[in-house]
Amino acid sequence: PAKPSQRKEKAPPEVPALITDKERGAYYEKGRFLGKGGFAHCYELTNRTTREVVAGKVVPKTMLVKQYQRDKVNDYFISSMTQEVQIHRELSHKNIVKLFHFFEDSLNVYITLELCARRSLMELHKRRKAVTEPEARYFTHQVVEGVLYLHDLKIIHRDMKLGNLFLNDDLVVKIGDFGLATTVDGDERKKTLCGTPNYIAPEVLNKMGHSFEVDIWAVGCILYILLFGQPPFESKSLEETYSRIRHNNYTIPSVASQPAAALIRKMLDPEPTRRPTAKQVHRDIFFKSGFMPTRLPVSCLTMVPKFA
Ligand SMILES: COc1cc(C(=O)NC2CCN(C)CC2)ccc1Nc1cc2c(cn1)c(C)nn2-c1cc(Cl)cc(-c2ccccc2C(N)=O)c1
Repeated sequence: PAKPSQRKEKAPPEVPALITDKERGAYYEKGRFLGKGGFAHCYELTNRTTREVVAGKVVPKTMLVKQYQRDKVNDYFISSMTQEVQIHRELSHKNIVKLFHFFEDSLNVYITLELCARRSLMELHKRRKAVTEPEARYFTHQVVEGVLYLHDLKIIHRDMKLGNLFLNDDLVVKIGDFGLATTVDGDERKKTLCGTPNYIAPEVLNKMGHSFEVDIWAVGCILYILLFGQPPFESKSLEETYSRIRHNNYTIPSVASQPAAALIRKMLDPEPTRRPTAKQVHRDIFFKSGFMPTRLPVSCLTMVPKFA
């Protein structure tokens, strides 16, 4: 392993207190640090004129500048970032995070996005572990509506995970982070995936070519975690997890309702072509087999709700 002195720390970007989008003549006041993911740091930004508050992803240009030896990482990073923005900027749906603008100054590249003040399903999961079935229906149904919208546009997200399912103040779920997303031409099978999805499907591990079905697999993992409080293939090591995925080695706790167990089994089918499409999941009996709230109180972030 590299000695500390050699290790390339991802230094936090230098972010001016007042960020200027020269082209649009917009000015943003930098607010509090929200978190980081990959090369990006995220801050609350306030538009000086409209006072609108957005999530600002900041990527230092040092990550983008082509070093003289044509650093492979940078080439890949530039292309993947532009593809992320090219795909994300066209989208408009209540269950997809809105991408507003993409601009740069001398130091950084900035992406302004819809702020989701209640963070993501990951924080809710960490706090609540398993949630009630009505809550699992509520959240999963919204995720599926977002996935249905993407698949109808021939887009695969490829990195659906709790941390990318953001929550706004009304606990509406918004799919974000299109860093691994891609578009499908006709019925091609994608051969490569640079990056490691969290809930990786067997066909990606076995490099058999993959398509829309990888998002359905991930939704199966998400529903499983919401209902049972842990991932279906959770193990001590990544190798062990990958082995369990390859062998489709998971169990559904007996507490599961029959419709929930049946839907999870269909979405976690090792054979991609046997998995339901997003449309079929959206119509599944699981969403009609019990109470489905139309909204949730923010108290759900911390405690079991009492449904009247
Ligand atoms: C008020 O809204 C938020 C507050 C917080 C918050 O309270 N963070 C605290 C974490 C602990 N530290 C000590 C103090 C700050 C986090 C996210 C918010 N909202 C938000 C973030 C968004 C988006 C929309 N809304 C979009 C779109 N992308 N991101 C985004 C972007 C990047 Cl680069 C990282 C992360 C990120 C932040 C933390 C963990 C995980 C992640 C992750 N999912 O990557 C998230």
